[in-house]
Amino acid sequence: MNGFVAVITGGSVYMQGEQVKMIGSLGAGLLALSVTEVLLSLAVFSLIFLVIHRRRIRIPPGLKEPPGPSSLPLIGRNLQLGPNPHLRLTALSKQYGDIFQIQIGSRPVVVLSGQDTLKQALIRQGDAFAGRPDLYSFRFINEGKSLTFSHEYTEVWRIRRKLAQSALRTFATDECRNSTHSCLLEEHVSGEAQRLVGIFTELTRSRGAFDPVRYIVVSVANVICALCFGKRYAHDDQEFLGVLSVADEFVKTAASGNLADFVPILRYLPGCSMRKFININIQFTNFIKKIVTEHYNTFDKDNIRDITDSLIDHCQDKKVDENANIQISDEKIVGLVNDLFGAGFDTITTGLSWTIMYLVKYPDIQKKVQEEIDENIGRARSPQISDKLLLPYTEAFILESFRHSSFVPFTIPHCTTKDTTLNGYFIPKNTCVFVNQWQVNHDSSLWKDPFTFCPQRFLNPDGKSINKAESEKLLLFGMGKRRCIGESIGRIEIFLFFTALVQQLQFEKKPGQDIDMTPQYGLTMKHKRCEVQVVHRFPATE
Ligand code: HEM
Repeated sequence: MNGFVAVITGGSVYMQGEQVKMIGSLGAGLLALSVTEVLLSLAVFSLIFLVIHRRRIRIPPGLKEPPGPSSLPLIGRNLQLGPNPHLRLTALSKQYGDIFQIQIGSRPVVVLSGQDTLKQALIRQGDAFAGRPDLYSFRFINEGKSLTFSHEYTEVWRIRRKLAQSALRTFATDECRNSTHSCLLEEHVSGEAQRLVGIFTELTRSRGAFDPVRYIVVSVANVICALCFGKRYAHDDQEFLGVLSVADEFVKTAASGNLADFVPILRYLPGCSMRKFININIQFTNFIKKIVTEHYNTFDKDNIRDITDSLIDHCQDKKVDENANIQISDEKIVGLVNDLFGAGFDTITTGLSWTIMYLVKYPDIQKKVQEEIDENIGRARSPQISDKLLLPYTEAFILESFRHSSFVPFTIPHCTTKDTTLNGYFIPKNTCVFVNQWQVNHDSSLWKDPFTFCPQRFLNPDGKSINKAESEKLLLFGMGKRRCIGESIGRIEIFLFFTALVQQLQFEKKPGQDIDMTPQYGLTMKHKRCEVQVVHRFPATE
């Protein structure tokens, strides 16, 4: 019988065919061993590991450790999670309940599901569950100073979050006096959407069919660029396209359950994408730094142009929470634009492209959306935020696209900030927590036929308004202290882009091509790229 390779480094194991090598914490250098010896070593190791593991966590009397599947010692369970952790962890929640524990590498991870349990953890016990784990990949995002990903959960984090929220409000959704639009967000999205209609029409004319995501991403990124930096880029700007193209790689590595975050040796193996991840973060940060430097050089206190200017202004005025006497570096304040720009384009691009895929997949539903827009907005003017109430079916369609795709399957991983108890289970401080949004959106106790695409489910029986209770069950932006700060921008932007596109264009699949709606797992889940074509609903000759 052939042997196999087991490499153990600093508490991590890696196995492959043929020989046996043991390195690192065993301190033995490289040894060639027989299969029996390896199995014996593993058994001893497992025993030591389990003893240490049990000792480390002292469960207070009357409480229990969360249940969960037994795991391979040191490797944990991740190797068995497969390519779709959201499906695997949802299946495990059926077996073990809303709170269960898996071992990934040397780290226990608590997985939370179920609407009530999530409300209990993230809202009622919000403080205890509001941390972020110190994951290896997160250290490279925004040079470790990210509001979103860094481990820091302190007063500084709270002030930075408030600052980011206030800057977003001022430059996106606050009422706009010197514009024909209700706010700057509406103005920017309307402009970008009209350009997109022109591009899609021209691409269909010249090429027959095209990949919509390639163009949606530039239009959406231009909106957040306008808010953050007061500028936009052409659809063929190579530097901008280069920066935007990193999103796919980013969301794969930053997703819940990336094995390289939990098993250190995997970061150094050939084929591991961690080096690429580090490089794309450097590229992204350098792009932002260049724009921020331009802003410092041209800054005029009496003419605050955008979010970056307003953050520079905050630094210069030292307005930040003077009462609390908390010092925050200028870098950490102005660096917030990195978080906003990063979060502001991939999520919305992904959400909007899913809505286009569902339109193409369900032509009858597309027709109903068009009829509603024709009746209530007509052709003469662009859709506005205030039209939302007039378009309940359209709104229901967008909500159902959010629910059915659940394109943010897990929130960004959380971490407990103190020892806590949830539904009788003891969860120690610093435990990594995965929040399964996909499970809530497909829970058959909450939704009838959860796997059927049915916009109607979000409407009241008369079909004329959104059923508030149903729409509040949908979980895509997290909840509690870490809830997305761009939620209202995200919802408005997708609504405005979507209605402007559907008002003028009919989307169809490329003849002979089937659409593959299987989501590809990541922090945001994408559909497979495919080509579509459009028909202009009222061409210039009409
Ligand atoms: C459809 C669009 C969007 C979706 C589905 C979405 C979803 C999410 C989710 C699930 C989280 C994590 C919540 C948690 O960890 O519990 C999050 C966090 C965050 N989002 Fe969004 N987001 C969207 C758009 C935006 C936009 C447009 C911005 C800003 C311009 C933004 C900024 C942020 C920030 C800064 C955080 C981190 C909050 C924190 O850690 O305290 N998001 N978002």
